Amino acid sequence: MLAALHFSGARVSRPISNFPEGAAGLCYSSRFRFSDSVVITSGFCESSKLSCSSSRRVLPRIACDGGRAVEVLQKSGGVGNDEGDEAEKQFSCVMKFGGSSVASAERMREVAQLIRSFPEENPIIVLSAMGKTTNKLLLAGEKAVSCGVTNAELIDELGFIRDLHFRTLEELGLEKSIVAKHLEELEQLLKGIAMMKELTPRTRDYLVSFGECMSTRIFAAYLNKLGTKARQYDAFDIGFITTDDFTNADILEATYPAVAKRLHGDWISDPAIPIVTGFLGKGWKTCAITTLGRGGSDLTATTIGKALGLREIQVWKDVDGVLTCDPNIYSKAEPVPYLTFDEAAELAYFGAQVLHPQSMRPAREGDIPVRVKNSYNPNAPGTLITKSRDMSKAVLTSIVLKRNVTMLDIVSTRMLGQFGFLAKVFSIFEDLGISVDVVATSEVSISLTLDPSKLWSRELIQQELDHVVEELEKIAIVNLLQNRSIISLIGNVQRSSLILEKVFRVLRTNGVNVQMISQGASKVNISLIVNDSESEQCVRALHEAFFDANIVELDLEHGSNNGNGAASK
Ligand SMILES: Nc1ncnc2c1ncn2[C@@H]1O[C@H](COP(=O)(O)OP(=O)(O)O)[C@@H](O)[C@H]1O
Ligand SMILES: N[C@@H](CC(=O)OP(=O)(O)O)C(=O)O
Repeated sequence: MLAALHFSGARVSRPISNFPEGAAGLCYSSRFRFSDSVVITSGFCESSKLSCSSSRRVLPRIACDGGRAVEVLQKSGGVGNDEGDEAEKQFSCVMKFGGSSVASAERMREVAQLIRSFPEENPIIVLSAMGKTTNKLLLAGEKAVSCGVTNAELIDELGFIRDLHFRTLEELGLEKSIVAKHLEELEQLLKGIAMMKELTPRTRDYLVSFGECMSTRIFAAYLNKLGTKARQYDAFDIGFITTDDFTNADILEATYPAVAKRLHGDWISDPAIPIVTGFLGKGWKTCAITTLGRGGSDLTATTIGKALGLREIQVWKDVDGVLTCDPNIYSKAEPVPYLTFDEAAELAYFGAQVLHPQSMRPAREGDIPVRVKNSYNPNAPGTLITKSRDMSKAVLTSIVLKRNVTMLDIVSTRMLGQFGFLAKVFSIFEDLGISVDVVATSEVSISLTLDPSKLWSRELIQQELDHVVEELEKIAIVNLLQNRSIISLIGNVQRSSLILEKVFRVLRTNGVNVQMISQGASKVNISLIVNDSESEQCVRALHEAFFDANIVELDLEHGSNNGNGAASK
Protein backbone atom coordinates (compact mmCIF):
# COMPACT_ATOMS: atom_id res chain seq x y z
CA MET A 1 0.00 0.00 0.00
CA LEU A 2 1.32 3.40 -0.87
CA ALA A 3 1.83 5.64 2.10
CA ALA A 4 1.56 9.02 0.49
CA LEU A 5 -0.34 10.70 -2.27
CA HIS A 6 1.80 13.05 -4.18
CA PHE A 7 1.92 14.94 -7.39
CA SER A 8 0.87 14.29 -10.93
CA GLY A 9 2.01 15.78 -14.16
CA ALA A 10 5.68 15.35 -13.33
CA ARG A 11 6.68 15.46 -16.92
CA VAL A 12 10.25 14.53 -17.50
CA SER A 13 10.92 15.98 -20.86
CA ARG A 14 13.88 16.70 -22.97
CA PRO A 15 15.14 20.24 -22.97
CA ILE A 16 15.04 22.15 -26.22
CA SER A 17 18.53 21.39 -27.28
CA ASN A 18 21.14 22.18 -29.85
CA PHE A 19 20.69 25.87 -30.23
CA PRO A 20 23.07 27.13 -32.83
CA GLU A 21 26.32 28.30 -31.42
CA GLY A 22 26.19 31.99 -30.69
CA ALA A 23 22.45 32.20 -31.02
CA ALA A 24 20.87 34.95 -29.03
CA GLY A 25 19.05 34.04 -25.85
CA LEU A 26 15.89 35.97 -26.27
CA CYS A 27 12.20 35.54 -25.91
CA TYR A 28 9.94 37.85 -27.85
CA SER A 29 6.25 38.35 -28.24
CA SER A 30 4.34 40.99 -30.10
CA ARG A 31 4.29 42.95 -26.85
CA PHE A 32 8.07 42.85 -26.57
CA ARG A 33 8.69 40.63 -23.60
CA PHE A 34 12.16 39.33 -23.07
CA SER A 35 13.83 36.66 -21.08
CA ASP A 36 17.32 35.35 -21.35
CA SER A 37 16.44 31.75 -21.81
CA VAL A 38 15.19 31.01 -25.26
CA VAL A 39 16.82 31.03 -28.62
CA ILE A 40 15.57 33.06 -31.48
CA THR A 41 16.56 32.45 -35.06
CA SER A 42 15.41 34.80 -37.68
CA GLY A 43 15.38 35.03 -41.40
CA PHE A 44 14.77 31.26 -41.43
CA CYS A 45 14.39 29.52 -44.74
CA GLU A 46 12.02 31.38 -46.97
CA SER A 47 12.22 28.77 -49.66
CA SER A 48 9.41 26.37 -50.38
CA LYS A 49 8.60 22.90 -49.09
CA LEU A 50 11.41 20.67 -47.97
CA SER A 51 14.19 22.73 -49.39
CA CYS A 52 16.88 23.70 -46.98
CA SER A 53 18.49 26.92 -48.00
CA SER A 54 21.46 28.74 -46.67
CA SER A 55 19.28 31.67 -45.74
CA ARG A 56 18.98 30.57 -42.12
CA ARG A 57 20.59 33.41 -40.31
CA VAL A 58 21.58 33.21 -36.71
CA LEU A 59 21.72 36.30 -34.61
CA PRO A 60 24.88 37.15 -32.74
CA ARG A 61 24.82 36.61 -29.00
CA ILE A 62 23.34 39.66 -27.32
CA ALA A 63 22.86 40.61 -23.75
CA CYS A 64 19.41 40.39 -22.29
CA ASP A 65 18.72 44.04 -22.79
CA GLY A 66 15.29 44.72 -24.20
CA GLY A 67 16.11 47.88 -26.15
CA ARG A 68 19.32 46.55 -27.61
CA ALA A 69 17.66 43.29 -28.50
CA VAL A 70 14.90 45.02 -30.41
CA GLU A 71 17.48 47.05 -32.27
CA VAL A 72 19.49 44.00 -33.27
CA LEU A 73 16.42 42.12 -34.31
CA GLN A 74 15.02 44.96 -36.33
CA LYS A 75 18.30 45.40 -38.16
CA SER A 76 18.34 41.72 -38.95
CA GLY A 77 14.81 41.93 -40.29
CA GLY A 78 13.89 39.11 -37.95
CA VAL A 79 10.94 40.62 -36.11
CA GLY A 80 8.37 43.28 -36.50
CA ASN A 81 8.50 46.55 -34.64
CA ASP A 82 5.58 48.62 -33.45
CA GLU A 83 3.57 47.08 -36.28
CA GLY A 84 2.65 44.58 -33.55
CA ASP A 85 0.23 47.12 -32.07
CA GLU A 86 -1.15 47.78 -35.53
CA ALA A 87 -1.82 44.08 -35.90
CA GLU A 88 -3.92 44.10 -32.76
CA LYS A 89 -6.14 46.65 -34.45
CA GLN A 90 -6.28 44.70 -37.69
CA PHE A 91 -7.10 41.22 -36.48
CA SER A 92 -9.43 40.67 -33.57
CA CYS A 93 -9.44 36.92 -33.26
CA VAL A 94 -8.23 33.65 -34.67
CA MET A 95 -10.83 31.05 -35.65
CA LYS A 96 -9.71 27.45 -35.98
CA PHE A 97 -11.94 24.96 -37.78
CA GLY A 98 -11.15 21.29 -37.29
CA GLY A 99 -11.44 18.51 -39.85
CA SER A 100 -15.06 17.80 -38.93
CA SER A 101 -15.98 21.46 -39.57
CA VAL A 102 -14.58 21.46 -43.13
CA ALA A 103 -15.29 17.86 -44.08
CA SER A 104 -17.27 18.61 -47.29
CA ALA A 105 -18.33 21.36 -49.68
CA GLU A 106 -21.50 21.77 -47.63
CA ARG A 107 -19.49 22.26 -44.43
CA MET A 108 -17.13 24.72 -46.14
CA ARG A 109 -20.14 26.74 -47.28
CA GLU A 110 -21.46 26.90 -43.74
CA VAL A 111 -18.09 27.86 -42.29
CA ALA A 112 -17.68 30.57 -44.95
CA GLN A 113 -21.14 31.85 -44.07
CA LEU A 114 -20.20 31.88 -40.39
CA ILE A 115 -17.05 33.90 -41.05
CA ARG A 116 -18.88 36.32 -43.32
CA SER A 117 -21.55 36.84 -40.67
CA PHE A 118 -18.96 38.69 -38.56
CA PRO A 119 -17.68 41.24 -41.11
CA GLU A 120 -16.28 43.49 -38.37
CA GLU A 121 -14.13 40.70 -36.91
CA ASN A 122 -11.24 40.43 -39.41
CA PRO A 123 -10.34 36.98 -38.16
CA ILE A 124 -7.31 34.89 -38.97
CA ILE A 125 -8.54 31.45 -40.04
CA VAL A 126 -6.72 28.21 -39.24
CA LEU A 127 -7.93 25.05 -40.94
CA SER A 128 -7.28 21.34 -40.46
CA ALA A 129 -7.37 18.82 -43.28
CA MET A 130 -10.84 17.91 -44.59
CA GLY A 131 -12.60 15.23 -42.51
CA LYS A 132 -10.46 12.15 -42.02
CA THR A 133 -7.89 13.09 -44.68
CA THR A 134 -4.94 12.87 -42.26
CA ASN A 135 -5.84 9.29 -41.31
CA LYS A 136 -6.26 8.37 -44.98
CA LEU A 137 -2.89 9.88 -45.86
CA LEU A 138 -1.21 7.91 -43.11
CA LEU A 139 -2.87 4.71 -44.23
CA ALA A 140 -1.91 5.40 -47.85
CA GLY A 141 1.71 5.88 -46.74
CA GLU A 142 1.70 2.60 -44.83
CA LYS A 143 0.23 0.74 -47.80
CA ALA A 144 2.76 2.30 -50.15
CA VAL A 145 5.62 0.77 -48.17
CA SER A 146 4.66 -2.72 -49.27
CA CYS A 147 2.46 -2.39 -52.36
CA GLY A 148 5.12 -2.01 -55.07
CA VAL A 149 5.72 1.06 -57.28
CA THR A 150 3.25 0.10 -60.00
CA ASN A 151 0.40 -0.29 -57.50
CA ALA A 152 1.03 2.96 -55.60
CA GLU A 153 -1.28 5.00 -57.82
CA LEU A 154 -4.05 2.46 -57.16
CA ILE A 155 -4.04 2.79 -53.36
CA ASP A 156 -7.69 3.19 -52.28
CA GLU A 157 -6.98 6.07 -49.91
CA LEU A 158 -5.31 8.08 -52.69
CA GLY A 159 -8.45 7.63 -54.78
CA PHE A 160 -10.61 8.66 -51.83
CA ILE A 161 -8.57 11.81 -51.18
CA ARG A 162 -8.53 12.75 -54.86
CA ASP A 163 -12.31 12.26 -55.17
CA LEU A 164 -13.06 14.20 -51.98
CA HIS A 165 -11.01 17.23 -52.99
CA PHE A 166 -12.08 17.32 -56.66
CA ARG A 167 -15.72 16.80 -55.72
CA THR A 168 -15.51 19.61 -53.15
CA LEU A 169 -14.01 21.95 -55.73
CA GLU A 170 -16.70 21.05 -58.23
CA GLU A 171 -19.52 21.54 -55.73
CA LEU A 172 -18.11 24.92 -54.74
CA GLY A 173 -17.81 25.95 -58.40
CA LEU A 174 -14.00 26.16 -58.30
CA GLU A 175 -11.26 25.05 -60.68
CA LYS A 176 -9.64 21.63 -60.27
CA SER A 177 -6.27 23.28 -60.84
CA ILE A 178 -6.38 24.64 -57.26
CA VAL A 179 -5.20 21.30 -55.88
CA ALA A 180 -4.29 19.35 -59.03
CA LYS A 181 -0.54 19.89 -58.56
CA HIS A 182 -0.71 18.78 -54.94
CA LEU A 183 -2.55 15.60 -55.86
CA GLU A 184 0.02 14.84 -58.56
CA GLU A 185 2.83 15.47 -56.11
CA LEU A 186 1.10 13.26 -53.55
CA GLU A 187 0.94 10.40 -56.05
CA GLN A 188 4.63 10.85 -56.84
CA LEU A 189 5.42 10.79 -53.14
CA LEU A 190 3.53 7.53 -52.64
CA LYS A 191 5.47 6.05 -55.57
CA GLY A 192 8.67 7.22 -53.93
CA ILE A 193 7.71 5.56 -50.66
CA ALA A 194 6.83 2.39 -52.56
CA MET A 195 10.21 2.49 -54.29
CA MET A 196 12.12 3.04 -51.04
CA LYS A 197 9.90 0.57 -49.14
CA GLU A 198 10.25 2.88 -46.19
CA LEU A 199 8.20 5.60 -44.48
CA THR A 200 10.40 7.69 -42.21
CA PRO A 201 8.89 10.15 -39.67
CA ARG A 202 10.16 12.99 -41.86
CA THR A 203 8.43 11.65 -44.96
CA ARG A 204 5.32 10.93 -42.91
CA ASP A 205 5.08 14.60 -41.95
CA TYR A 206 5.56 15.68 -45.55
CA LEU A 207 2.88 13.18 -46.56
CA VAL A 208 0.23 14.39 -44.10
CA SER A 209 0.96 18.05 -44.88
CA PHE A 210 -0.95 17.63 -48.15
CA GLY A 211 -4.23 17.54 -46.20
CA GLU A 212 -3.93 21.03 -44.71
CA CYS A 213 -2.23 22.44 -47.83
CA MET A 214 -5.23 21.43 -49.93
CA SER A 215 -8.08 22.33 -47.54
CA THR A 216 -6.75 25.87 -47.05
CA ARG A 217 -6.29 26.44 -50.78
CA ILE A 218 -9.83 25.34 -51.52
CA PHE A 219 -11.30 27.42 -48.72
CA ALA A 220 -9.35 30.58 -49.59
CA ALA A 221 -10.43 30.25 -53.23
CA TYR A 222 -14.04 29.83 -52.14
CA LEU A 223 -14.00 32.93 -49.91
CA ASN A 224 -12.50 34.91 -52.77
CA LYS A 225 -15.23 33.63 -55.07
CA LEU A 226 -17.82 34.90 -52.58
CA GLY A 227 -16.16 38.32 -52.63
CA THR A 228 -14.43 38.06 -49.25
CA LYS A 229 -10.79 38.65 -49.94
CA ALA A 230 -8.69 35.84 -48.51
CA ARG A 231 -5.05 34.75 -48.77
CA GLN A 232 -3.78 31.21 -48.26
CA TYR A 233 -0.65 30.59 -46.15
CA ASP A 234 1.37 27.46 -45.54
CA ALA A 235 2.43 27.70 -41.89
CA PHE A 236 5.91 26.39 -42.73
CA ASP A 237 6.44 29.37 -45.03
CA ILE A 238 5.33 32.12 -42.65
CA GLY A 239 7.51 31.45 -39.65
CA PHE A 240 6.21 28.42 -37.77
CA ILE A 241 9.62 27.26 -36.67
CA THR A 242 9.77 24.03 -34.71
CA THR A 243 12.11 21.47 -33.27
CA ASP A 244 13.02 18.73 -35.71
CA ASP A 245 11.01 16.11 -33.81
CA PHE A 246 9.06 14.84 -36.77
CA THR A 247 5.45 13.85 -36.04
CA ASN A 248 5.51 15.67 -32.71
CA ALA A 249 7.45 18.91 -33.06
CA ASP A 250 7.52 21.76 -30.54
CA ILE A 251 7.01 25.37 -31.58
CA LEU A 252 10.10 27.53 -31.01
CA GLU A 253 9.93 31.08 -29.65
CA ALA A 254 11.16 32.55 -32.92
CA THR A 255 7.78 31.65 -34.37
CA TYR A 256 5.92 34.43 -32.57
CA PRO A 257 7.68 37.46 -34.02
CA ALA A 258 8.08 35.88 -37.43
CA VAL A 259 4.39 35.03 -37.78
CA ALA A 260 3.30 38.43 -36.45
CA LYS A 261 5.59 40.21 -38.85
CA ARG A 262 4.45 38.25 -41.87
CA LEU A 263 0.71 38.37 -41.21
CA HIS A 264 0.39 42.00 -40.34
CA GLY A 265 2.99 43.02 -42.92
CA ASP A 266 0.88 41.45 -45.64
CA TRP A 267 -2.28 42.96 -44.21
CA ILE A 268 -0.80 46.42 -44.31
CA SER A 269 0.27 46.10 -47.93
CA ASP A 270 -2.81 44.24 -49.16
CA PRO A 271 -5.58 43.40 -46.65
CA ALA A 272 -7.04 39.89 -46.99
CA ILE A 273 -8.25 37.31 -44.47
CA PRO A 274 -5.37 34.90 -43.82
CA ILE A 275 -6.24 31.21 -44.22
CA VAL A 276 -3.43 29.32 -42.50
CA THR A 277 -2.65 25.60 -42.53
CA GLY A 278 -3.00 24.16 -39.04
CA PHE A 279 -0.74 21.42 -37.65
CA LEU A 280 2.35 22.20 -39.76
CA GLY A 281 5.71 23.83 -39.14
CA LYS A 282 9.25 23.87 -40.39
CA GLY A 283 12.10 22.18 -38.55
CA TRP A 284 14.69 24.80 -37.66
CA LYS A 285 17.69 22.62 -38.52
CA THR A 286 16.36 20.47 -41.34
CA CYS A 287 14.03 23.09 -42.85
CA ALA A 288 11.73 20.16 -43.61
CA ILE A 289 8.00 20.17 -42.93
CA THR A 290 7.15 19.06 -39.39
CA THR A 291 3.82 18.36 -37.68
CA LEU A 292 2.76 19.31 -34.15
CA GLY A 293 1.22 15.96 -33.16
CA ARG A 294 -2.32 14.79 -33.88
CA GLY A 295 -4.87 17.53 -33.40
CA GLY A 296 -2.05 20.10 -33.68
CA SER A 297 -4.15 22.75 -35.44
CA ASP A 298 -5.43 23.88 -32.03
CA LEU A 299 -1.82 24.71 -31.17
CA THR A 300 -1.39 26.58 -34.46
CA ALA A 301 -4.39 28.72 -33.52
CA THR A 302 -3.24 29.54 -29.99
CA THR A 303 0.27 30.29 -31.29
CA ILE A 304 -1.16 32.82 -33.73
CA GLY A 305 -3.33 34.25 -30.95
CA LYS A 306 -0.29 34.87 -28.79
CA ALA A 307 1.91 36.05 -31.66
CA LEU A 308 -0.54 38.80 -32.55
CA GLY A 309 -1.84 39.48 -29.04
CA LEU A 310 -5.40 38.88 -30.23
CA ARG A 311 -8.57 39.46 -28.22
CA GLU A 312 -9.80 35.87 -28.48
CA ILE A 313 -8.92 32.45 -29.82
CA GLN A 314 -11.88 30.45 -31.14
CA VAL A 315 -11.64 26.72 -31.64
CA TRP A 316 -14.60 25.42 -33.67
CA LYS A 317 -15.42 21.72 -33.23
CA ASP A 318 -18.29 19.31 -33.85
CA VAL A 319 -19.48 19.34 -30.21
CA ASP A 320 -21.04 22.07 -28.04
CA GLY A 321 -17.73 22.85 -26.32
CA VAL A 322 -15.64 20.91 -23.84
CA LEU A 323 -17.97 18.30 -22.34
CA THR A 324 -18.22 16.71 -18.91
CA CYS A 325 -16.72 13.55 -20.46
CA ASP A 326 -16.05 11.99 -23.84
CA PRO A 327 -19.47 11.74 -25.53
CA ASN A 328 -18.34 8.51 -27.19
CA ILE A 329 -18.16 6.94 -23.73
CA TYR A 330 -21.26 8.50 -22.22
CA SER A 331 -23.78 10.13 -24.53
CA LYS A 332 -25.32 12.29 -21.78
CA ALA A 333 -22.09 14.31 -21.43
CA GLU A 334 -22.88 18.03 -21.12
CA PRO A 335 -21.01 21.18 -22.10
CA VAL A 336 -18.81 22.80 -19.47
CA PRO A 337 -19.44 26.57 -19.68
CA TYR A 338 -16.20 27.81 -18.07
CA LEU A 339 -12.73 26.40 -17.57
CA THR A 340 -9.41 27.82 -16.47
CA PHE A 341 -6.30 27.36 -18.63
CA ASP A 342 -5.02 24.97 -15.95
CA GLU A 343 -8.14 22.85 -16.04
CA ALA A 344 -8.20 22.77 -19.85
CA ALA A 345 -4.49 21.91 -20.02
CA GLU A 346 -4.90 19.01 -17.56
CA LEU A 347 -7.97 17.81 -19.39
CA ALA A 348 -6.19 17.89 -22.75
CA TYR A 349 -3.00 16.41 -21.37
CA PHE A 350 -4.84 13.56 -19.71
CA GLY A 351 -6.52 12.51 -22.92
CA ALA A 352 -9.60 14.59 -23.77
CA GLN A 353 -9.35 14.49 -27.53
CA VAL A 354 -11.16 17.79 -27.84
CA LEU A 355 -8.00 19.93 -27.35
CA HIS A 356 -4.36 19.40 -28.29
CA PRO A 357 -2.31 18.76 -25.12
CA GLN A 358 0.06 21.70 -25.68
CA SER A 359 -2.47 24.14 -27.06
CA MET A 360 -3.23 25.98 -23.82
CA ARG A 361 0.37 27.07 -23.30
CA PRO A 362 0.49 30.01 -25.72
CA ALA A 363 -3.00 31.13 -24.67
CA ARG A 364 -2.01 31.08 -21.02
CA GLU A 365 1.27 32.87 -21.71
CA GLY A 366 -0.49 35.53 -23.74
CA ASP A 367 -3.51 35.54 -21.36
CA ILE A 368 -5.85 35.25 -24.32
CA PRO A 369 -9.30 33.69 -23.74
CA VAL A 370 -10.04 30.53 -25.72
CA ARG A 371 -13.62 29.81 -26.76
CA VAL A 372 -14.52 26.27 -27.84
CA LYS A 373 -17.57 26.40 -30.13
CA ASN A 374 -19.62 24.06 -32.29
CA SER A 375 -19.54 24.85 -36.00
CA TYR A 376 -22.62 22.65 -36.44
CA ASN A 377 -24.48 24.62 -33.77
CA PRO A 378 -22.99 28.15 -33.64
CA ASN A 379 -25.69 29.43 -31.29
CA ALA A 380 -24.62 27.12 -28.48
CA PRO A 381 -22.59 29.16 -25.96
CA GLY A 382 -19.62 26.74 -25.98
CA THR A 383 -16.85 26.75 -23.39
CA LEU A 384 -14.88 29.82 -22.38
CA ILE A 385 -11.35 29.12 -21.12
CA THR A 386 -9.68 31.91 -19.16
CA LYS A 387 -6.99 32.47 -16.56
CA SER A 388 -9.36 32.26 -13.60
CA ARG A 389 -13.02 31.65 -12.92
CA ASP A 390 -15.46 31.55 -10.02
CA MET A 391 -14.84 28.20 -8.35
CA SER A 392 -17.22 28.72 -5.43
CA LYS A 393 -19.78 26.28 -6.82
CA ALA A 394 -17.37 24.04 -8.68
CA VAL A 395 -16.86 20.48 -7.53
CA LEU A 396 -16.18 18.24 -10.50
CA THR A 397 -15.86 19.81 -13.93
CA SER A 398 -15.02 16.96 -16.24
CA ILE A 399 -13.96 13.30 -16.24
CA VAL A 400 -11.22 12.27 -18.64
CA LEU A 401 -10.08 8.82 -19.62
CA LYS A 402 -6.64 7.89 -20.96
CA ARG A 403 -6.50 4.24 -21.99
CA ASN A 404 -3.69 1.83 -22.67
CA VAL A 405 -1.38 3.30 -20.10
CA THR A 406 1.69 1.55 -18.76
CA MET A 407 2.32 1.62 -15.03
CA LEU A 408 5.58 0.87 -13.24
CA ASP A 409 6.01 -0.17 -9.61
CA ILE A 410 9.58 0.53 -8.59
CA VAL A 411 10.65 -0.82 -5.21
CA SER A 412 13.95 -0.22 -3.50
CA THR A 413 14.70 -1.38 0.01
CA ARG A 414 17.60 1.02 -0.03
CA MET A 415 15.25 3.97 -0.41
CA LEU A 416 14.43 3.99 3.30
CA GLY A 417 16.28 6.96 4.75
CA GLN A 418 18.29 7.36 1.52
CA PHE A 419 18.47 10.42 -0.59
CA GLY A 420 18.97 10.55 -4.32
CA PHE A 421 16.86 7.52 -5.23
CA LEU A 422 14.03 9.55 -6.75
CA ALA A 423 16.56 11.65 -8.62
CA LYS A 424 18.21 8.52 -10.03
CA VAL A 425 14.90 7.08 -11.16
CA PHE A 426 13.83 10.29 -12.86
CA SER A 427 17.18 10.81 -14.50
CA ILE A 428 16.71 7.45 -16.21
CA PHE A 429 13.43 8.69 -17.66
CA GLU A 430 15.05 11.91 -18.72
CA ASP A 431 17.90 10.10 -20.44
CA LEU A 432 15.45 7.90 -22.32
CA GLY A 433 13.23 10.85 -23.25
CA ILE A 434 10.14 9.36 -21.62
CA SER A 435 7.62 11.52 -19.80
CA VAL A 436 5.94 10.50 -16.59
CA ASP A 437 2.26 11.30 -16.06
CA VAL A 438 1.13 10.29 -12.59
CA VAL A 439 3.39 9.57 -9.63
CA ALA A 440 2.84 8.27 -6.09
CA THR A 441 5.62 7.47 -3.64
CA SER A 442 6.02 5.73 -0.31
CA GLU A 443 9.13 5.30 1.80
CA VAL A 444 10.32 2.37 -0.27
CA SER A 445 8.48 2.52 -3.56
CA ILE A 446 7.48 4.68 -6.47
CA SER A 447 4.48 3.97 -8.65
CA LEU A 448 4.16 5.89 -11.85
CA THR A 449 2.54 5.87 -15.23
CA LEU A 450 4.45 6.52 -18.42
CA ASP A 451 3.39 8.98 -21.03
CA PRO A 452 3.49 7.63 -24.54
CA SER A 453 6.22 9.61 -26.23
CA LYS A 454 4.84 8.68 -29.62
CA LEU A 455 1.86 10.96 -29.83
CA TRP A 456 0.85 9.46 -33.16
CA SER A 457 -0.24 6.22 -31.62
CA ARG A 458 -0.38 7.34 -27.98
CA GLU A 459 1.42 4.09 -27.16
CA LEU A 460 4.90 3.41 -25.96
CA ILE A 461 6.73 1.07 -28.22
CA GLN A 462 7.87 -2.19 -26.63
CA GLN A 463 11.52 -1.40 -27.29
CA GLU A 464 11.28 1.76 -25.17
CA LEU A 465 9.62 -0.17 -22.36
CA ASP A 466 12.23 -2.93 -22.38
CA HIS A 467 14.92 -0.32 -22.25
CA VAL A 468 13.45 1.60 -19.32
CA VAL A 469 12.90 -1.60 -17.30
CA GLU A 470 16.45 -2.75 -18.03
CA GLU A 471 17.87 0.56 -16.78
CA LEU A 472 15.68 0.69 -13.64
CA GLU A 473 16.49 -2.89 -12.71
CA LYS A 474 20.05 -1.76 -12.10
CA ILE A 475 18.82 0.12 -9.00
CA ALA A 476 15.48 -1.42 -7.98
CA ILE A 477 12.93 -4.19 -8.32
CA VAL A 478 10.60 -3.28 -11.16
CA ASN A 479 7.08 -4.48 -11.88
CA LEU A 480 5.64 -3.51 -15.27
CA LEU A 481 1.84 -3.34 -15.45
CA GLN A 482 0.23 -2.76 -18.84
CA ASN A 483 -3.34 -2.18 -20.07
CA ARG A 484 -4.16 0.31 -17.36
CA SER A 485 -6.25 3.49 -17.65
CA ILE A 486 -5.93 6.87 -15.99
CA ILE A 487 -9.26 8.39 -14.98
CA SER A 488 -8.64 12.07 -14.34
CA LEU A 489 -11.12 14.02 -12.29
CA ILE A 490 -10.76 17.66 -13.25
CA GLY A 491 -12.30 20.11 -10.83
CA ASN A 492 -12.00 21.88 -7.54
CA VAL A 493 -9.40 19.82 -5.74
CA GLN A 494 -9.88 22.04 -2.67
CA ARG A 495 -12.91 19.85 -2.19
CA SER A 496 -11.01 16.63 -2.67
CA SER A 497 -12.44 14.92 0.42
CA LEU A 498 -15.93 15.38 -0.90
CA ILE A 499 -14.93 14.22 -4.37
CA LEU A 500 -12.97 11.20 -3.16
CA GLU A 501 -15.62 10.10 -0.73
CA LYS A 502 -18.15 9.93 -3.53
CA VAL A 503 -15.68 8.40 -6.00
CA PHE A 504 -14.81 5.52 -3.70
CA ARG A 505 -18.44 4.88 -2.90
CA VAL A 506 -19.23 4.65 -6.63
CA LEU A 507 -16.23 2.47 -7.41
CA ARG A 508 -16.91 0.12 -4.49
CA THR A 509 -20.51 -0.28 -5.66
CA ASN A 510 -19.15 -1.18 -9.09
CA GLY A 511 -16.61 -3.62 -7.67
CA VAL A 512 -13.62 -1.67 -8.99
CA ASN A 513 -10.29 -1.57 -7.19
CA VAL A 514 -8.21 1.59 -7.61
CA GLN A 515 -4.56 0.67 -8.15
CA MET A 516 -3.01 4.06 -7.65
CA ILE A 517 -4.23 7.55 -6.87
CA SER A 518 -2.58 10.90 -7.22
CA GLN A 519 -3.72 14.41 -6.44
CA GLY A 520 -2.19 16.91 -8.79
CA ALA A 521 0.01 19.67 -7.53
CA SER A 522 -1.89 21.73 -10.10
CA LYS A 523 -4.89 21.64 -7.70
CA VAL A 524 -7.27 20.79 -10.49
CA ASN A 525 -6.75 17.09 -11.03
CA ILE A 526 -7.13 13.85 -9.11
CA SER A 527 -5.99 10.80 -11.08
CA LEU A 528 -7.06 7.21 -10.46
CA ILE A 529 -5.51 4.18 -12.12
CA VAL A 530 -7.78 1.24 -12.93
CA ASN A 531 -7.72 -1.68 -15.37
CA ASP A 532 -8.48 -0.83 -19.00
CA SER A 533 -11.29 -3.37 -18.99
CA GLU A 534 -13.13 -1.53 -16.19
CA SER A 535 -12.43 2.04 -17.18
CA GLU A 536 -15.41 2.96 -19.38
CA GLN A 537 -17.82 1.48 -16.89
CA CYS A 538 -16.15 3.60 -14.18
CA VAL A 539 -16.44 6.81 -16.20
CA ARG A 540 -20.13 6.20 -16.84
CA ALA A 541 -20.82 5.42 -13.18
CA LEU A 542 -18.86 8.47 -12.00
CA HIS A 543 -20.61 10.71 -14.50
CA GLU A 544 -23.99 9.50 -13.32
CA ALA A 545 -23.03 10.09 -9.69
CA PHE A 546 -21.54 13.55 -10.14
CA PHE A 547 -23.50 15.12 -12.96
CA ASP A 548 -26.80 13.31 -13.07
CA ALA A 549 -27.31 13.54 -9.27
CA ASN A 550 -27.27 16.76 -7.26
CA ILE A 551 -23.82 17.22 -5.80
CA VAL A 552 -24.85 20.24 -3.71
CA GLU A 553 -27.32 18.08 -1.83
CA LEU A 554 -24.59 15.60 -1.08
CA ASP A 555 -22.36 18.39 0.12
CA LEU A 556 -24.93 19.66 2.59
CA GLU A 557 -25.88 16.13 3.55
CA HIS A 558 -22.37 15.81 4.93
CA GLY A 559 -22.47 19.10 6.71
CA SER A 560 -19.70 20.72 4.72
CA ASN A 561 -21.35 23.85 3.51
CA ASN A 562 -18.10 24.34 1.74
CA GLY A 563 -17.66 27.89 0.74
CA ASN A 564 -13.92 27.64 0.52
CA GLY A 565 -13.72 27.69 -3.20
CA ALA A 566 -12.88 31.27 -3.90
CA ALA A 567 -11.76 32.06 -7.41
CA SER A 568 -8.83 29.98 -8.52
CA LYS A 569 -5.44 31.64 -8.46
N1 LIG B 1 -14.37 16.02 -22.91
C1 LIG B 1 -14.66 16.12 -24.21
N2 LIG B 1 -15.37 17.18 -24.65
C2 LIG B 1 -15.68 17.33 -25.95
N3 LIG B 1 -15.33 16.45 -26.90
C3 LIG B 1 -14.62 15.38 -26.55
C4 LIG B 1 -14.26 15.16 -25.18
N4 LIG B 1 -13.55 14.02 -25.14
C5 LIG B 1 -13.46 13.54 -26.39
N5 LIG B 1 -14.11 14.35 -27.26
C6 LIG B 1 -14.21 14.14 -28.72
O1 LIG B 1 -13.46 15.16 -29.37
C7 LIG B 1 -14.09 15.47 -30.61
C8 LIG B 1 -13.70 16.86 -31.03
O2 LIG B 1 -12.31 16.95 -31.21
P1 LIG B 1 -11.62 16.82 -32.66
O3 LIG B 1 -11.95 15.53 -33.30
O4 LIG B 1 -10.19 17.18 -32.53
O5 LIG B 1 -12.41 17.94 -33.41
P2 LIG B 1 -11.96 18.73 -34.69
O6 LIG B 1 -11.42 17.73 -35.67
O7 LIG B 1 -13.22 19.34 -35.15
O8 LIG B 1 -10.96 19.73 -34.22
C9 LIG B 1 -15.56 15.33 -30.33
O9 LIG B 1 -16.28 14.99 -31.49
C10 LIG B 1 -15.63 14.25 -29.27
O10 LIG B 1 -15.97 13.03 -29.86
N1 LIG C 1 -5.30 17.15 -39.49
C1 LIG C 1 -4.52 16.93 -38.30
C2 LIG C 1 -4.48 18.17 -37.43
C3 LIG C 1 -5.72 18.55 -36.69
O1 LIG C 1 -5.66 19.38 -35.82
O2 LIG C 1 -6.85 17.95 -37.02
P1 LIG C 1 -8.29 18.17 -36.24
O3 LIG C 1 -8.43 19.65 -35.96
O4 LIG C 1 -9.32 17.67 -37.21
O5 LIG C 1 -8.27 17.38 -34.97
C4 LIG C 1 -5.00 15.70 -37.54
O6 LIG C 1 -5.92 15.04 -38.00
O7 LIG C 1 -4.40 15.38 -36.54
